[in-house]
Amino acid sequence: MNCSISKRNKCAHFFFSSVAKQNFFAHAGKIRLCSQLTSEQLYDSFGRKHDYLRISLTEKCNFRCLYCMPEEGVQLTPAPNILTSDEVFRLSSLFVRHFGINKIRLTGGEPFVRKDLREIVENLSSLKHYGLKTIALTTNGAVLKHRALEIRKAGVNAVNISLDTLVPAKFEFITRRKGWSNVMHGIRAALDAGFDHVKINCVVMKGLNDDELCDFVSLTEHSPLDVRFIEYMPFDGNKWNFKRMVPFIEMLMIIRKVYPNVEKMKDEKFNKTSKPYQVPGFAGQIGFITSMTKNFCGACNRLRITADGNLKVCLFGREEVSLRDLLRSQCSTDSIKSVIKQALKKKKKQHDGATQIAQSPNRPMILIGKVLSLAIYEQSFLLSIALILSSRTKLTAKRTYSTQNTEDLSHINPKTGKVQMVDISHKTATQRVAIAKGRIYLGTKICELIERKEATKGDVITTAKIAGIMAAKNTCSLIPLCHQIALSNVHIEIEIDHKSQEAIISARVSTLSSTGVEMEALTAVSVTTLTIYDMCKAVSKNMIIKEIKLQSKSGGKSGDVHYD
Ligand SMILES: Nc1nc2c(ncn2[C@@H]2O[C@H](COP(=O)(O)OP(=O)(O)OP(=O)(O)O)[C@@H](O)[C@H]2O)c(=O)[nH]1
Ligand SMILES: C[S@@+](CC[C@H](N)C(=O)[O-])C[C@H]1O[C@@H](n2cnc3c(N)ncnc32)[C@H](O)[C@@H]1O
Ligand code: SF4
Ligand code: SF4
Repeated sequence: MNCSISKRNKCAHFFFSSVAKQNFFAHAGKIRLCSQLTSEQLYDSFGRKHDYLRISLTEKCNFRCLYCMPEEGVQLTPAPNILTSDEVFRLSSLFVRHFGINKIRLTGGEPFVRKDLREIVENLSSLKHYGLKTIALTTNGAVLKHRALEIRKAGVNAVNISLDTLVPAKFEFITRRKGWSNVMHGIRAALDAGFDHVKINCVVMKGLNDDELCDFVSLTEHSPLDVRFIEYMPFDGNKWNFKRMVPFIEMLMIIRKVYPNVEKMKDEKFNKTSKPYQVPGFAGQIGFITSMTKNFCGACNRLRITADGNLKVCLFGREEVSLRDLLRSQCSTDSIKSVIKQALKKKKKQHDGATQIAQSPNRPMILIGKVLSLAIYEQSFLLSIALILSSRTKLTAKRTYSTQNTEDLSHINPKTGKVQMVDISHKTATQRVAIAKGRIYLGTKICELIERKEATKGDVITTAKIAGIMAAKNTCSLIPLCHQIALSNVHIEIEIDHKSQEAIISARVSTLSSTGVEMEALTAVSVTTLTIYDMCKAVSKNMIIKEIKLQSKSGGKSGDVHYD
């Protein structure tokens, strides 16, 4: 253990002049009568009340922290798919006014990268009339020295600032950017701006910054800072390795060697992320965020929205549902509320153990978009190990985010060569539509009989349409590897074209689901056509079923696609 006293004193001095001006911009005078609409609270199936919403404002960042983001950055979601400030407000408003969310944390990526950050905060501030108590922000602190006061005035109550080292050269290594002194000045600016809380987030990694724990503790001697030591967590592509993680108990032992009297504080709040400790007499406190060794899921009260508008009910969960798509397709508030409640009902009791988390794909911490396939995850994990082992060889792991090569046969497992049903549990539920078309040559006589509703078996058009709708609903029973999908609508059109003596059939199928409905649309057209054949075969068996094809599909990863 190596605690440098001189470094400790220097840093303690750095903050000594800071005076936390509590409630500097208290809104007390401005707040009008609280007109909260809330009649509903968000409970999951384990009775946990959810009143804390984390919103990621961007996937972009001006740093490239080793534990969070690959050096070359991540493939970004196209800008039009990121929530606009208006959408951030509308979703926040729904959560606050209808579900009693009382704390919103803005995070990212780096929230300050968004040019409209102040506008977003000002808009959210108006929700304080409806029961929102806290607007918090998590930042890397790079521009805080210039902007702390501005966002405090706009309505931010609390800031968490990431800082993993007190050694400038190490800072550059960890963040892959310069700027340690800017962050230090940013922390001081935050203390001076009078936020309710200023917390420091320090991700602890063995052999990198675990020798600085006591230096960080010393920052709390004269400043009302809350320094939280975070267990290094695995996310896609972040080179996580068991050997790099310092468990909470080990951190505490290291600190106790220098501060033997450090003591556990009484948790003033039940559902805090961090386990609070304090050196008696110190102005600030420390804490441990022990996601890996001692989860705090039992008291979880949080929901998150990714920058591209997906609701994620658990940090480590793979299920996501697109609230952005619901907003953009003008869904009613009640429909959106019901999707949120359904998603929350699926929240697990707790996240998997460390080993399972490390082995299952999740977004990189910075992202909120694409989920890596397990194969790609394994590939980047192996590359990571290679990087750690080989300090001399500089490897660059090129990331690719496509979940599969479109030329691959997704129903064949690439490892075993056997037929498989594709696992879609990690995919986002979005609004999806597929349209398929087909034709059947009937001849003049049948065309006329159908139009006059004189076919011997009855009304051909109505019967064929009903058959098509039923077929769409039963696709998963007919096609072996198809998923069961809850369809929102099946609409079938049948048009008689006298010139070509054909019936032209089109089926439009829609759903809110994690996978597309093209098979349902194609099945609907096929069975509609077969039913026409069956209804009319007494007249002539000379009918020809022609060209059943997918015309277009929208939603999901591939967006809108038309097939000619
Ligand atoms: N297991 C788990 N860890 C989380 C979650 N949210 C944040 N964390 C951890 O907490 C660290 C700090 O996150 P912050 O953005 O500062 O938020 P926070 O600590 O939850 O915020 P407050 O408790 O409101 O101060 C992250 O790096 C994660 O390690 C969560 O939902 N689950
Ligand atoms: C993703 S950042 C976004 C906000 C902002 N850019 C920042 O750095 O504070 C939010 C928090 O996640 C933490 N974090 C990122 N990757 C992590 C990991 N692998 N393990 C633990 N914490 C992580 C960061 O340290 C930071 O405190
Ligand atoms: S931890 Fe924050 S600052 Fe670092 S790369 Fe991730 S988003 Fe950027
Ligand atoms: S891992 Fe999931 S359940 Fe556990 S605290 Fe985090 S968000 Fe809540």
